[in-house]
Amino acid sequence: MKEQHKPLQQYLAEQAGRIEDALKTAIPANWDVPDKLKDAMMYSIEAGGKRLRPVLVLAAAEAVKGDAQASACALPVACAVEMVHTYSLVHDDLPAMDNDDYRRGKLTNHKVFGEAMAILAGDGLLTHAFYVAAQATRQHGVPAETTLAVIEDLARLAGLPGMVGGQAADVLGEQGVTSAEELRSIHLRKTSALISFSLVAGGRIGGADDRQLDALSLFGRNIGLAFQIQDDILDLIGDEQKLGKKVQSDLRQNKVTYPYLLGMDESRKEMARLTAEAKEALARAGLADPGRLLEIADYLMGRDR
Ligand SMILES: CC(C)=CCC/C(C)=C/COP(=O)(O)OP(=O)(O)O
Ligand SMILES: C=C(C)CCOP(=O)(O)OP(=O)(O)O
Repeated sequence: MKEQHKPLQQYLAEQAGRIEDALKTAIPANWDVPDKLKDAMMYSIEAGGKRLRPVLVLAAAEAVKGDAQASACALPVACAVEMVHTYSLVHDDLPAMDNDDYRRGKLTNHKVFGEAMAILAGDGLLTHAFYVAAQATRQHGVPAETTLAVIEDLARLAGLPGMVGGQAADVLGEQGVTSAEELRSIHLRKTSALISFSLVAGGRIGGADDRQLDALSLFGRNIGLAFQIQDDILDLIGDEQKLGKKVQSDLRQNKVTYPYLLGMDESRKEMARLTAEAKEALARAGLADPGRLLEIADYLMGRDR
């Protein structure tokens, strides 16, 4: 039976398992690092989460090649994006930002390790991610040119015109956002950029051409926006146990969200529209096997955590 034909839940669980195994050994054991810092970093990494972004790296590499084995050399980059994402959550939860107490079903990093160590754990995850990404070439034979392009994309899309810039716009805008256009611009940077990165990085490692990379990027932008709208909806009506974080956090902070601006029905319609547009772009890209990515797009729309 071809790998692609496994049920989606089994596929997601197996990919998450591969990523989690690799993350366990991401910090070289012979480095002189304070135990407390390592513990704080690994606490948030091992707390779980859906591992969406790293799974997208692996799934995109497989989709381009049409081969389930194609993702082995993408594993370092998958780990790197999960480290960047986890740092962003650790910092997002800090008292100076969202001031949240629970994340991934556990107390937030600063609640357990204190604010100074949580900030440093985030810093450690972010910087170490680039070391880990470089291992795609060092240990897995990915051409240096490809890894360079991936690292450049990561610095850009997790950085100033991407996630960091988007988070800054979010913090600065907070109650002042009045249009869906403004909100879309924030979400594109804060959330979509890293999701789009994941797909393009997997595509690059799988050997995608420019047209396919553009399609993967557009697919990522749109499912990223849909993902953030669903996150905002779940913040209003989701189940705390399943989500592993407190609901109504946006309301407590008076955050302007899609459901707040457009209402629940319009938000759901927008999600469906974005997902359909994403799938169309991908289906036209001539990937060897886009099926799994198309399936993930549908799954994300119906997710409850
Ligand atoms: C540079 C930094 C710190 C970036 C954070 C980016 C980010 C997507 C945070 C979570 O968003 P959210 O607050 O909408 O989600 P949640 O509901 O999970 O807190
Ligand atoms: C961008 C958003 C909405 C922050 C949470 O991301 P995830 O919902 O992917 O968080 P984890 O599963 O990784 O914990």
